[in-house]
Amino acid sequence: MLTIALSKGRILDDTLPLLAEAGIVPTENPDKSRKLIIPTSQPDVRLLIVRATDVPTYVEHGAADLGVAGKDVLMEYGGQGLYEPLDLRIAQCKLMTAGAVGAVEPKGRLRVATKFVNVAKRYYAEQGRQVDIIKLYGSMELAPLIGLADKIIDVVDTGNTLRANGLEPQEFIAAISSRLVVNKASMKMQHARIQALIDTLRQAVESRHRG
Ligand SMILES: Nc1ncnc2c1ncn2[C@@H]1O[C@H](COP(=O)(O)OP(=O)(O)OP(=O)(O)O)[C@@H](O)[C@H]1O
Ligand SMILES: O=P(O)(O)OC[C@H]1O[C@H](OP(=O)(O)OP(=O)(O)O)[C@H](O)[C@@H]1O
Repeated sequence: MLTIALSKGRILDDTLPLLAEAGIVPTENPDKSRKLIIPTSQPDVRLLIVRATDVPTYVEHGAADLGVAGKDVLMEYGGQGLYEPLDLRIAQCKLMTAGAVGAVEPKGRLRVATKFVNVAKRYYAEQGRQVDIIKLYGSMELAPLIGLADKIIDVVDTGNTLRANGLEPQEFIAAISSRLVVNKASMKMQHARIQALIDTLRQAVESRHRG
């Protein structure tokens, strides 16, 4: 059995067409189903529906052989516990700092609200800058508006969410897209099968971006 961990929403929506090119089609619509384990057209391939931030955990521990996770999530998760063989070039965005339009930097320590605590620590440590990091789980854009923080670190695509809240993108941290991740033991034990799937997905990604 090959088990693939995916999160509902944009990753699922963008990954299903790629899996279809490898002949893997869920037997029911995962967006509509309440099931968390979804069989596919291939009897020995199943999908696990998990939270986006949980994908690396399932794959590193071997509860899933493969998964699809945003580079932001992988940067935050850290470690060397996963193979990351393929950039699927889906769910593209940027990891940025952002703050209120026209705000001046505080004289004292900067307060940064984010769900990407490890990324934030690394980013400011590289700059030799002392900051207070405030962990949030969502609605980060609120923090500067309400005086909880001076800045946020979040993913930005169109910038609409920032604009709608009187914020502006500031420093670029990283280009983000979703990656195929593979459990290290699975890669050894089921090498031919997983490598064949990686090759098919790579061709699907390349043909999609060719013209
Ligand atoms: N607006 C966006 N445009 C393009 N890609 C995005 C955007 N927002 C997030 N992403 C990417 O898609 C991935 C999945 O995002 P999604 O919104 O589905 O989950 P989430 O809300 O981050 O996770 P959770 O379910 O744990 O709250 C993110 O990790 C990021 O890489
Ligand atoms: O720059 P933008 O295009 O506004 O995208 C950025 C927003 O997208 C993400 O949220 P969410 O997953 O809610 O995104 P969605 O609103 O696109 O579903 C992210 O947390 C930002 O708030």
